[in-house]
Amino acid sequence: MPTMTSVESPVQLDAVHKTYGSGDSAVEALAGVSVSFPAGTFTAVMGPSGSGKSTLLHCAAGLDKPTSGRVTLVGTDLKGKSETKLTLLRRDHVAFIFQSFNLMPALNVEQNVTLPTLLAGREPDQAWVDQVIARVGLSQRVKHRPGELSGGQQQRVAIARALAARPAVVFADEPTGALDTNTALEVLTLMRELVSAGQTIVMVTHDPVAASYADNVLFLVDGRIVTQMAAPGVEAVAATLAQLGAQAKQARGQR
Ligand SMILES: Nc1ncnc2c1ncn2[C@@H]1O[C@H](COP(=O)(O)OP(=O)(O)OP(=O)(O)O)[C@@H](O)[C@H]1O
Repeated sequence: MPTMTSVESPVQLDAVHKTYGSGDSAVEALAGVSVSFPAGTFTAVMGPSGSGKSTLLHCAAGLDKPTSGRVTLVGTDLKGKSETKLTLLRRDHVAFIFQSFNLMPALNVEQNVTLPTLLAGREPDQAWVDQVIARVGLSQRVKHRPGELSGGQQQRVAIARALAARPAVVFADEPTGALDTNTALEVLTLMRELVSAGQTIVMVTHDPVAASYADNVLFLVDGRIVTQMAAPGVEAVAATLAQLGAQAKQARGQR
């Protein structure tokens, strides 16, 4: 099974709406999002709390179903696909770096990192696995189990695991949130290298420094993409976020 795909935009959303609940308690988390993430690009998704960032990521990855609209992942329209089909699609093409690490407690660092590759029926590339583990600073911990690691170290295992199988698409939700500054920058640099090699990364972050490593930033407010920024600089991202946060607060005050 090839780990890369020739699909030009491996992730595409067309007029995606997502409403949680119904009636008076309905929450429109995504209010018509259309966006495509071209192969070999690194996109950051930012916006005030509750603006729909995680929902966008979950719908794009087929972990959550849109109420309406279309999601296409590595050339496959996700509509009507069975859980089994979605699982296989993700297993072969997608990796996740989420806030909850989902590491296997009985496996050591190296075994956790190579598990997705083995589950996909492929032989891990040991040199690459060693390199990825070294880049996240865990070479001295390869035989340790998650329970013997700090929260930040566990996050780094999750990142190494996501990168080791060289998936076409990496979805990351605050991947550097629990890391110290140096490790965070090392991880972001590694993510940039993956993008240069053709992988596509979609990352939710609140951190303008992390966003500055992306090619493009999408800003969400109330489930809509309100603006985008190419070649984002830290200051410009922070200023836009502050402005959107103030607008969102003002709008809430008026409701
Ligand atoms: N399972 C759910 N059931 C009901 N409402 C939900 C559910 N998940 C999310 N929401 C609501 O949908 C909206 C968008 O949530 P989402 O988690 O996507 O926002 P976010 O931008 O990722 O927020 P944060 O930055 O705080 O993590 C919020 O109003 C949230 O309360």
